Amino acid sequence: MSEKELIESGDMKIGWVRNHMPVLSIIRENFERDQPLKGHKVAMALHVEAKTAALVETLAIGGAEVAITGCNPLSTQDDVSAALNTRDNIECYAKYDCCGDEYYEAIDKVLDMKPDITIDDGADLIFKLHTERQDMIPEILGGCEETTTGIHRLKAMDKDGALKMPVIAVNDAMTKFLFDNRYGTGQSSWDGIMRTTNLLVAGKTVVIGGYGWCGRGAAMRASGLGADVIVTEVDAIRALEARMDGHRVMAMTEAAKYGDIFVTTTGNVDVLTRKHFEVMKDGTILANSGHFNVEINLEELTAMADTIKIVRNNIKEYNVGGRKINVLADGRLVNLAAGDGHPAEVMDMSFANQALCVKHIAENKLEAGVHPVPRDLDMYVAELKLKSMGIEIDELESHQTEYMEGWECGT
Ligand SMILES: NC(=O)c1ccc[n+]([C@@H]2O[C@H](COP(=O)([O-])OP(=O)(O)OC[C@H]3O[C@@H](n4cnc5c(N)ncnc54)[C@H](O)[C@@H]3O)[C@@H](O)[C@H]2O)c1
Ligand SMILES: N[C@@H](CCSC[C@H]1O[C@@H](n2cnc3c(=O)[nH]cnc32)[C@H](O)[C@@H]1O)C(=O)O
Repeated sequence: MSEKELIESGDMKIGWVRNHMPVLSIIRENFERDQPLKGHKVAMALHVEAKTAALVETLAIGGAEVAITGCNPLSTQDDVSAALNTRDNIECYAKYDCCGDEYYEAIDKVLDMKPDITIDDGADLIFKLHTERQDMIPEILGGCEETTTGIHRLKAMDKDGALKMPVIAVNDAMTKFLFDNRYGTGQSSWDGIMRTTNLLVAGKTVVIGGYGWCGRGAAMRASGLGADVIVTEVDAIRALEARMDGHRVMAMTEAAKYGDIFVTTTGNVDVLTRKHFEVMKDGTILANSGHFNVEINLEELTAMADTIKIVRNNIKEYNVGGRKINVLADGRLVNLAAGDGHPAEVMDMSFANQALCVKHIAENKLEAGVHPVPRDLDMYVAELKLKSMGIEIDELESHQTEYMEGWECGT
């Protein structure tokens, strides 16, 4: 594609999702009017695709100067990146399938703008700031973190006294994880798997690694598509919940023998390793929808394989003693590296939280540490979303509030 065609294609994608992100659109209108980010510089490392572009535009329209790069080498869409680079006050450095060095160079370029606010998905910017670019930290008012594992990383830093700036845990907003991690990952993981393999899910045995918010969504949608679902867990309560939701539950060493399709959603390392690959069926499909490329141990699979070949776009076939094990998207997030990511209506809420939290950081002096999304912002996003869906709900009457708050007439 020529540069002009790339830009046109990116613009078209951004235009489409913008029309399906009503909450972010309202925030965008308010930002345009009030200019809450005037004079601020926002550095971002997020999946560079159309919904993210709608967030970037919102921040720039609100007065910020924005520099962005990717947070995963395989999730960048070059047409969206090209379109973003045509906008005023926006620089985008993300490139699809860049090598490790290029990936980290782009993070440096984003930080070169000397931001006072950061937005991360996986904490790469904040990690770089705390290791190689510590001199910049005093100028930083705060950061936002998009995902579960990023927040684990930041909380671990905080516990060690290593976190030197405030960060808002955007993932932990109710209007984020309840919808993005569950319904978003549930739908987009299967979209990625189905469009990449062109195979049927009905009648297959699907193994979901981890029954957190992402795992619940992926398991629920696999059931809906007609699969027999097995869940693996390390947490007894979540394992029980999976069983009561109607799924089979067993250890991965056992599940490995039965699965046709595996989807890891744990945020942990080594969920699938040599001992699992050894007993898998011929034709097994492996996908990760959790974090980075560490949930499926590809080093061990590579060492076991007699041959490795690309058999379809985004599918690598590892031939292990005559059995074919197919890995999608190099074990990176299947919904983004082999699909278009979450649906726009879901990212509408996630990114409304991001935009409001950036404004909150610009307007308040926060202490170093991990902060929750203020409850009123979370509720505001829910209320706007309901309104955009044409849904009205009841309001408590004063005597009902009194009843709920009292103890005298509780029985
Ligand atoms: N693909 C996406 O677009 C997307 C969206 C949201 C979150 N994420 C990422 O997905 C991961 C999970 O997020 P979440 O919000 O569901 O987290 P979560 O904490 O709610 O769930 C993770 C679950 O995995 C379980 N687990 C941990 N180690 C395990 C192991 N070895 N075997 C089996 N189960 C194990 C935990 O007990 C927990 O129940 C995170 O890395 C997050 O950053 C991805
Ligand atoms: N950067 C790491 C961390 C996991 S990304 C998981 C996050 O991606 C976000 N996400 C999912 N789909 C989209 C999308 O289409 N656009 C932008 N972000 C998305 C989602 O909010 C979730 O918290 C990695 O690439 O492995």
